[in-house]
Amino acid sequence: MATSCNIRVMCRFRPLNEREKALKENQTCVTFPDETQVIVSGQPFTFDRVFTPESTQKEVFESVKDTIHDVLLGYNGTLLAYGQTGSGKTFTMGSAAAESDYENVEQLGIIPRGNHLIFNSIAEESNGNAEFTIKCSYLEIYMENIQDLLNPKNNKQLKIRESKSQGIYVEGLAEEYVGSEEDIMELIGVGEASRSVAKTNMNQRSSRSHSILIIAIEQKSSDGSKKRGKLNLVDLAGSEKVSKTGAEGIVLEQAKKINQSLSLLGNCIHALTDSKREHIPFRDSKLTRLLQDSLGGNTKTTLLVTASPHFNNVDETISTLKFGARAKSIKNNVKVNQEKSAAELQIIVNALSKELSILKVYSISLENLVNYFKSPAYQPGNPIPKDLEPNKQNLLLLQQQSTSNSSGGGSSSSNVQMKPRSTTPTPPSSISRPHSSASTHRHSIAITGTHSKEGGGLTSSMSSSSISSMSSLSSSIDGDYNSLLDDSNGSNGLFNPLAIVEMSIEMEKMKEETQLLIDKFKDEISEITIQYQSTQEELNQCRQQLDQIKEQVEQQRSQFIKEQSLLKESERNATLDSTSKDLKIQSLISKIEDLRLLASQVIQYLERKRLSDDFDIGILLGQDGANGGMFPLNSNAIDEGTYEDDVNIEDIIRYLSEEEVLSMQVKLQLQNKVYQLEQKIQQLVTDLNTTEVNFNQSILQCQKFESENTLIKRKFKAMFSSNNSSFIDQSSSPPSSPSSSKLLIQSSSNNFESILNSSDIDQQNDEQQQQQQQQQIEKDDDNNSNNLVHLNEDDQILLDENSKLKENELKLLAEIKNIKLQSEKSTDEMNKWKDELSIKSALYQNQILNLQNENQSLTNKLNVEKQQKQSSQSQQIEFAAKINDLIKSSEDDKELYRNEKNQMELEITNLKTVLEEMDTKNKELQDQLTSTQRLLGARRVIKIVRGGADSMKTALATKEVFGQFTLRKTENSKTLFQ
Ligand SMILES: Nc1ncnc2c1ncn2[C@@H]1O[C@H](COP(=O)(O)OP(=O)(O)OP(=O)(O)O)[C@@H](O)[C@H]1O
Repeated sequence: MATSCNIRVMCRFRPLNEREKALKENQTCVTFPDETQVIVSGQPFTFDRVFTPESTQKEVFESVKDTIHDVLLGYNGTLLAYGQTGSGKTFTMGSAAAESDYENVEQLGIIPRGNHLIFNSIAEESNGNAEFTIKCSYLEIYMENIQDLLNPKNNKQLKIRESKSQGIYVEGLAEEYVGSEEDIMELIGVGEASRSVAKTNMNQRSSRSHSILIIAIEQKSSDGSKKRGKLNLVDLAGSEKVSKTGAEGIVLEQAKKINQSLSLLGNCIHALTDSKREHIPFRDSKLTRLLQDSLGGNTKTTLLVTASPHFNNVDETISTLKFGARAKSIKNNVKVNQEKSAAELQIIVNALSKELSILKVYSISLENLVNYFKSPAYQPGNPIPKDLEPNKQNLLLLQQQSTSNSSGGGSSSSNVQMKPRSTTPTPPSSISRPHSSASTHRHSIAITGTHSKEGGGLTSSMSSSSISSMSSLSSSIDGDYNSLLDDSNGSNGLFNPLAIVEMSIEMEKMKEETQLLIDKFKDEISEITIQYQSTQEELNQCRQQLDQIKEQVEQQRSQFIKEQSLLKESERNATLDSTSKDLKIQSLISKIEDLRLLASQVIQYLERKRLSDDFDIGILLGQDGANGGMFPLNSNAIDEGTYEDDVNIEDIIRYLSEEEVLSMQVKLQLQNKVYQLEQKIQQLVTDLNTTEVNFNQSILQCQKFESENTLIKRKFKAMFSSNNSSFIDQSSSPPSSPSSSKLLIQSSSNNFESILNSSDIDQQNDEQQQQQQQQQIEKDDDNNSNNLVHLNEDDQILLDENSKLKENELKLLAEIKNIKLQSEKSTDEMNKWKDELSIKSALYQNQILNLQNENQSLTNKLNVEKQQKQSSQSQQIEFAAKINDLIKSSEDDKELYRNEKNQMELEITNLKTVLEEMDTKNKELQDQLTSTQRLLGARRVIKIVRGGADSMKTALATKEVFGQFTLRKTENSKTLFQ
């Protein structure tokens, strides 16, 4: 049975720390009138125990160790430390570190001392009769998340669950089996290594999370019965004023969460102590949900509030003490968590079935007798028929047993013989009293459903008092019967009304007890219903969470789709851009084509220049976009300005440089085109070279022609020298002397030489030749002076020819000079073109480089985008996996809740069945009672008829007890009541 007990609250003040001692106002604000009182700034507080700064760890432990003993007895126990940061919670609990961390063992806190006590007690108490299993779990609630300190790698979100057998528990939390106190301390060491602690102004090693160490002890007795106790050792994170702790960054975030969860704990304490409040907001935080059993549940809880005695912390101290004072009025309903052994259950079942047999025998015996009394065969004073004698014996025997039970016996068994009645079902031929002890029969009916932790199954037993009532009834019947047999006994043989009253009272008690049980069941059913409702609520919350998650997922999905469409859009734009680029490139290509055309025209021009005599007015053809046709251009039109206006390359380049995105392919195409252009330029250069070669050849030809001419000249000179004399006679002013003739020839010759000198023919050679010729002429003059007179007409003809040739020669020389000038000019132009082309080539190279750079940056951009896309895809996959996990876990939850719901429904159905059975039984009993009352009432009538006025009074008293009399008219009696 559950018993109610208040939460025990103790408070502890730590000594002043160095920081407080260093403060100017070095004073405390507390006084301790006695062991249970403390006065803070004039405000008194009373607790179960108050520990001063001088109190030792041992003293504190001695006051709380009952809880550990209780856990060993099968109760749940909680030791909970609450207080301002740096006030000594961890020090008091002793959860911070291993023994070695303390200066001496005197400083060990509750946890190590408790461990020692647990294992010592087990060693002392078990004596080999019981088998103990101890399991240990260690968790922290950090930033509203449960972390498994014994399995820190477990990254799953641990969830809090509730079940009939385990109460509130954390699903998936590691539970380590331990065999010694060292094992537990080792596990604490492991857990502490993962704890969240930080240095603040108030504490060098401040806990940034709430920690709970759970030690579950199960003991199995040799008879198979089990007891389970759970010890929760809770070290809460301290409440703090961030202005004092100087928390920043993550420590500030931690402080916010700590203060929030402590305030939610305060809300629960308030609600629990407010009689008007029905709902306790345990589900508002992980901490309160985990402490639900410890606050108003099935746990013996001791709250240790810790505080600083310094004036500087007076507000926090008063607030802490108020929290403790309020918690003091919380009532818990505690009971031993036990499971009956199979043997114990068997004993109960046996006892019940025996009880049932007795009841059946009793009922049949009674019914047989009553039937007999009712029957016309019954005549007062007649002896009871022999065949009914065993019925009377049975009732007498029950009476005897009842007497012996009430006088301390009760475990003896005896056989009751009964002769079965033909009209009634045959009772068992042999019955015995249950062997169970009196305590087994303590309660008239004790029912514990499978939901009850007191035991399993339905048990019912009849109390010794009910047996005694029945026995007294049988005795009364027997007495009555005897009195009926012996009519002379008069009032001595009367049916004992007191026994009837006693029986009725007993019946009433039974009824009450039954009613109590029914109420209890009803309570339990309503409790289960509440639990079911809360589970439903939880389920609904889960559903809501799931819906929220689904909504989030939907949002994420739509966001993703949006992003995808944006991406597609940008891809489309990029494609469009690349198309427009293509177009631009096409136009560029057409421009290049134009350029190529121009180059070919240049080649043609050069060709023409080479071939044409009147070359200086060359005709070129150029494209005229405005006219849509071709129009002639003179050579001056081929300058840079005209060309650039037409091709507009700079615009294209500018346009290209402004563009952000150009695909690789497009750029490659452009490169290709540029390459083609270069090829063309190369071709052009080659063509120009060919033209140059051709030109050189023509020069060579000219030279050849000149040399031929020279030969002719020589011939002519030779001819001239041979016919010198005739030449002189036929001149317009005939020379007066050979020397004058010689001068004429010489001047003519000099004239010719001067023309030759202006040409490109090697002048020196010519001069040498002329000197030689001159010498030859002088020589010839000397040799042929005699022949001069023989000049004839032929010579004159030769002279004419010679002058013609001379003319031709001059013409030729002028032409050569002209060609040479033209050649120089065309070479200049060609060089100019070459330069232009190389400048343009460099420009294109630059373009290519720029494009390559752009391409590189675009490729980088594309890679970044790709990476982003990939990461977003992987994020999406991750998210989808998470969602799947969540859906799966929620499905699991649903399944769990469904199972729990089914189980509860089953339990409710079972309980209803039990209730129905009890109702039926109750009805049966009431029917029995009513029939007995009727029977007794009828007999009483008979007695009243015989007994007169006194009996009448008794009858009236009896009527008050039983209500309506049953009247029966017999042959020898009168009807008294109509
Ligand atoms: N009763 C005491 N006697 C001696 N020293 C104490 C006592 N209580 C606390 N201390 C010391 O005060 C300091 C702070 O104590 P502790 O870490 O236990 O505080 P806390 O309440 O757990 O703080 P937080 O909430 O920040 O974790 C520690 O150095 C501890 O040793």
